[in-house]
Amino acid sequence: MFSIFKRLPPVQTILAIVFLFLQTGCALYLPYLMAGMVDQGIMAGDFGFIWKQGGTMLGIAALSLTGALLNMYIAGRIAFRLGKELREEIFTKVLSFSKTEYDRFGTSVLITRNTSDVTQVQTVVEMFFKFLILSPIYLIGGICLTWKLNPALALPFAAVVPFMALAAAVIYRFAVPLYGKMQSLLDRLNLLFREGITGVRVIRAFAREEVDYEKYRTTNRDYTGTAIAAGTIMSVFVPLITLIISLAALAIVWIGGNSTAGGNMDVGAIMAALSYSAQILMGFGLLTNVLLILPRGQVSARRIREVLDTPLSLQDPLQPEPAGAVSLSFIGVSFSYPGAAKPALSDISFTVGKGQTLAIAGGTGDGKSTLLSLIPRFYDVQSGSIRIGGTDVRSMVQNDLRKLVSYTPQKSALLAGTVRSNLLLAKPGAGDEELWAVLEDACAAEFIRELPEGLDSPVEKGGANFSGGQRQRLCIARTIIKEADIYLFDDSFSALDFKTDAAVRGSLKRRLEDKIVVLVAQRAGTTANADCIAVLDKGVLAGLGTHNELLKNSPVYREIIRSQGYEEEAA
Ligand SMILES: Nc1ncnc2c1ncn2[C@@H]1O[C@H](COP(=O)(O)OP(=O)(O)OP(=O)(O)O)[C@@H](O)[C@H]1O
Repeated sequence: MFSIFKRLPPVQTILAIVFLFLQTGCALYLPYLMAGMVDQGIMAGDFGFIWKQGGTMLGIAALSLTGALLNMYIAGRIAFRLGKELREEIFTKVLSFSKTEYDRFGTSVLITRNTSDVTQVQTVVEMFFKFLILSPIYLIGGICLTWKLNPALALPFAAVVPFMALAAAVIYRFAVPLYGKMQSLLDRLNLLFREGITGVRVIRAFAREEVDYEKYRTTNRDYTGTAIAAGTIMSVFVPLITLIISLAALAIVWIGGNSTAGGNMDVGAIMAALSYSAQILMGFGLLTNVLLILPRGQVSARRIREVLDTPLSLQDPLQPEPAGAVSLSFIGVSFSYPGAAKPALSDISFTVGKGQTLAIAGGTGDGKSTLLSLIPRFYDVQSGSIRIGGTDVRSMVQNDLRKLVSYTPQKSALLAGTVRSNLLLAKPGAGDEELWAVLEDACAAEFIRELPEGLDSPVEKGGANFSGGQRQRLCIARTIIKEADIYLFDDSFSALDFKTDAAVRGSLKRRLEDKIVVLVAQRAGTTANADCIAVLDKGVLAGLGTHNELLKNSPVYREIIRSQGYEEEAA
């Protein structure tokens, strides 16, 4: 939490504290003035003094109000600005993450940290300026000023301080951990709720509604139970403290009454002491609130720091080397996912030249997507190297590397916006004619033309308003409109019918004839047309050659062709 406070703007922070002191100082001074008004003005019938004192009190009250308003305004500004900065910083940091860091956190955790955790920290900062400083001033100031009025009246307050300290300790010891637990249960509830919404079709398809509902219900029950336990502690201690302070007020009246009867004390002092008892009670109430919110803020601040302090596994080299893509080579490349027992790829070597197409074939989980994702450096290899035009990709500036490469992921990833905005992502400034040409090449022009808004037709998040095949075609269009040297397609044709697949492949051949193309292919029609095929078997290169060579020499390739019923298609 301290690291978060270090970020606050110093001038505004000091101003907020100064105005808070002004507010509380004036509020504390008012009962003191009132004591004088009662004893020297009302009791003595001195109207001149009453007017004078009344005017002073009005002025002090106005100052207190001004202090409170300015404090609230500045505290609010500081807190909301901090929230804005944290959200922006988290977003920027997350954008710089490689897939290793994304895999470590997961999407829903990152979303919770950028929303609810930032809000928690924001609330703590606001509460700090409004209440955390204010409550000790009310507590200590109230007792001191009562002492100044009459030491005998301060005795009941002094007597209740140990009880209040005990209550605060009990709340901190027992209620605060419960509030911390509530925070993590809330995270889990969010996660389950999000999974329930995003995976609703899968859940229904497998008739898992009951199981998932049970998981949610159990967590929800834990959350409610914890909230009730925390609430119970609070509901015992808060009234108890109110009772203790009320007893102190009663004691003040009793001591004051006796002293007044004996002629040793003035009525005004008793009235002021009673006002202080109300302020002390308020101070304690605010302190309790802060005690509860502070640990939640601490947890959230830690979770935010975890994201912001995550070291990036991919760094740009200090002395980057330029690269022109005349060839793409894998030289003895091995790679394991963090925490995985076995490497996803072992000792892979091959070279693809300009104007050539390399197809990657293999069974499920054999490492095809992994191989592709190493080229734009979504992950770094653990041994060996990937070279573009002879330069190790780790020696290039990441941005330069990504300009050389155009990539279609396995899962069609369209962004919310329009067809046009999705295509312009890859080539900003492209005109209508160019956009339609690329849609033609990707066999997407026909269905886009049928939409009333054409290129400006809306695209929902993830392309949810298009079919799987349409999404793939739009993604292919976005990949090929980018001017790059290396084009990567991860199983990008799987949802296309054979006719469309052949048509798209035909136009890719024309459009990308002088480029390097690497594609993960499931169909023999695709692999057969490639200049070279790399066959993967459990992360190992089990064959490298043309379709005909591999049919002759590679049992693994033959098996893939046979098992997937490719023989007739390939023939
Ligand atoms: N993010 C990840 N974290 C840990 N292991 C992973 C991750 N992604 C993939 N793997 C593992 O790495 C291996 C290779 O996965 P990869 O996705 O590259 O296979 P693939 O050949 O593309 O499979 P498919 O044809 O089903 O898409 C698999 O054993 C998989 O379980």
